[in-house]
Amino acid sequence: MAFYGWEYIGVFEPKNPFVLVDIPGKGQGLVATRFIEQGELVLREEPLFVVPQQTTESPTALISRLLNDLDASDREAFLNLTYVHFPEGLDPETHPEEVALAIFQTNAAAAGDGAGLFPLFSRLNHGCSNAFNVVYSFSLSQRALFVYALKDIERGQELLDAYTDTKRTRKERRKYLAEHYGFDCKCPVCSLDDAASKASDERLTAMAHLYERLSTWSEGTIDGVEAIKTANQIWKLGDEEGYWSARGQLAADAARISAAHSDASSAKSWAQKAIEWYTYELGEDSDLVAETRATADQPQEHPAWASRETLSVGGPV
Ligand SMILES: C[S@@+](CC[C@H](N)C(=O)[O-])C[C@H]1O[C@@H](n2cnc3c(N)ncnc32)[C@H](O)[C@@H]1O
Repeated sequence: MAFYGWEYIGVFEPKNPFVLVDIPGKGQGLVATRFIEQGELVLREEPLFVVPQQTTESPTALISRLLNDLDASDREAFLNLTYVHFPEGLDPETHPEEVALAIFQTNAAAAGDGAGLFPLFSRLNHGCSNAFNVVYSFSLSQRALFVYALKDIERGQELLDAYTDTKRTRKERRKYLAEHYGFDCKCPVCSLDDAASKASDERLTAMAHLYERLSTWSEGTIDGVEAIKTANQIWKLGDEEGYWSARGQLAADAARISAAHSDASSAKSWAQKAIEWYTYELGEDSDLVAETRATADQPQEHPAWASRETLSVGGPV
């Protein structure tokens, strides 16, 4: 059965706005079955299990034990996942416990203090820079993972998240992804022609440098005005590149800088921007939205308020 030119494999639950399909060059992946609006909750998933950071058990024994505790359908969902980095010289047929560990290592996601295995989330492929269109977070209180649409996603478009920070050149990204994740990236940004790729590389590299510069405000290397100018430059480059990663955090940092310099009106407008982006990234009921709403309402109550010299730093442009 074909779906929008993709070969349909399964995992179609009406509540989920995507299906699992074959994606040439990437194994399988998730494709939208309808238009998904920026900020929409795409997936809520509970883990099959969570592995704590510290354990006395050997990794293979631990994963095998957790796998045995699952019911048959969950175990099957786990064993259907892909894996990389299998120990050289070992035969997967005769080393199922090593296969289970490799599956876990390839697919696990941060889940509070540990790493969790989420079979549907595991099917998301990676996209660099402007190619990724969903972001995930884990809620400790709900013990569930949430995936939100960072951008509008068209019906038939692949859902992609970012496995790592991609503010680096294509060559650097390719090397990093091959070494750490074991694949040659086939995302739309890595597939650009050379001229477009060079322009994208320049924007991403400039953004990385600007982020470094922004971070020097805390040690006093740049003042508040320069810091806010830098935040606005990052924002503008992000618009040009279509790279919208961590914008809630960027705006919240700018609100903190504004509050530190006792600039209430800039703190308010940056906090409002942070609320908007945290809502897309994490949902409107997230703790960070609530925290930032408090800054938008009463910037003087921000913990950093008046901790630096008084300055009019400027809001988002
Ligand atoms: C967590 S899994 C994602 C789902 C996987 N494609 C599947 O078939 O289940 C990670 C693996 O997907 C593939 N993959 C993910 N993103 C990719 C990309 N941008 N280009 C090529 N392969 C990718 C790689 O094989 C990688 O090891």
